Amino acid sequence: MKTVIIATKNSGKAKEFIRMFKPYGVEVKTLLDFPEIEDIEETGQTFEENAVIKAETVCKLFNQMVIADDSGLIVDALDGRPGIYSARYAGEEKNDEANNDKILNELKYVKEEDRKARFYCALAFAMPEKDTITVNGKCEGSILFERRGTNGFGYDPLFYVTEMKKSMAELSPDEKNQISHRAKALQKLEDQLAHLFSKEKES
Ligand SMILES: O=c1[nH]c(=O)c2ncn([C@@H]3O[C@H](COP(=O)(O)OP(=O)(O)OP(=O)(O)O)[C@@H](O)[C@H]3O)c2[nH]1
Ligand SMILES: [Mg+2]
Repeated sequence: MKTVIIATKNSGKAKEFIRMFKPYGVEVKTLLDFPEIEDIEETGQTFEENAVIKAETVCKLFNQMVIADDSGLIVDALDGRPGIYSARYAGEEKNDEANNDKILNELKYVKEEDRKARFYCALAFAMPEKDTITVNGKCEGSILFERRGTNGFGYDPLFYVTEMKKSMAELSPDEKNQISHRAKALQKLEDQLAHLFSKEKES
């Protein structure tokens, strides 16, 4: 069975990737399986740059194929913030509750029609001796006035998914994996790498 390493320490992302890869018959490992690996500094200016930094760093360490995800929430009324700083928006400790409180506070006086937002995900696929591939996916929605739902992670309880008429945290894991920014990006990767990841080729 092929193994792919997902270069993430985020347990929410890790769970989603493990579930999304089930039909492919690919073994998924994440950096949560390798706690000795130190945090990789995200010094890029874009989601794509950060995804490439994470994927290529881990690919060099393991000498095998690696996918990295750099993602975040883009809020129009906040000029695109928190963007690439989504994980640490309320401080270095990466606290989801504090991040959500900060967004709610900043949008306190912003009307419903002006609360448009989207999740963005860049995936980088790195392989030894090959050029790294990047793809992206988006999910459109708006920021609620209070938390709704308990599934998912991060900003999911505050993110109303236009297409589903529910908050991201009210979706089941399978529903989120049909429509999320991450799922859309992974679908594009699958389209480009059909020879490596194909649902027919389970083994
Ligand atoms: O509600 C959410 N649903 C999502 O589906 C989602 N995807 C991303 N995010 C937010 O964006 C940050 C990523 O930052 P990020 O890509 O640097 O990841 P991270 O630092 O958490 O882990 P790593 O993968 O770098 O190890 C995360 O922490 C979250 O705050 C999401 N929030
Ligand atoms: Mg990060």
